[in-house]
Amino acid sequence: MKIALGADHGGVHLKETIKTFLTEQGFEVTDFGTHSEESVDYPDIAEPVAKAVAAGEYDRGILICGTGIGIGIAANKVKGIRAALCHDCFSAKASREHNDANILTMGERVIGPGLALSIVDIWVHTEFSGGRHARRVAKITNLEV
Ligand SMILES: O=C(CO)[C@H](O)[C@H](O)COP(=O)(O)O
Repeated sequence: MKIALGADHGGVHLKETIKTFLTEQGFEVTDFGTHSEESVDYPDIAEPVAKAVAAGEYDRGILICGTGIGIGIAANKVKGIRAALCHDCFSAKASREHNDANILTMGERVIGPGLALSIVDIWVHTEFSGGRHARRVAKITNLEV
């Protein structure tokens, strides 16, 4: 699985932790930055990651900022993106099974690395359930202009 990874300065450390974790598991990870604690604007990171996922260049994306909120709002502006903010394992599983989320967002200022990696592990290994959920996801797609 090819995964696009990105973070602003508020999420750069968790991004590095996730990159190591996924790479060691054999995932093909591309790091879209940022690479330091120097302040950057999270939409500037969300945009290339979201567009690359929407274009099919990557199977999924993971975006980190301080809260996970802003970078997810920005990613969801890109057609075809279903970014889900998940800070617990139940939501991470449901975001894949029910919502077919193609981007996971989290906040480095919200959760610790242990829980974050458990969430990532569940999220990358859970498939979309389809069925009634496919009908609902199709209705989300129909909302896109
Ligand atoms: O969480 C975020 C967006 O939702 C950002 O990481 C946060 O707003 C950055 O704040 P600051 O510039 O004060 O470091």
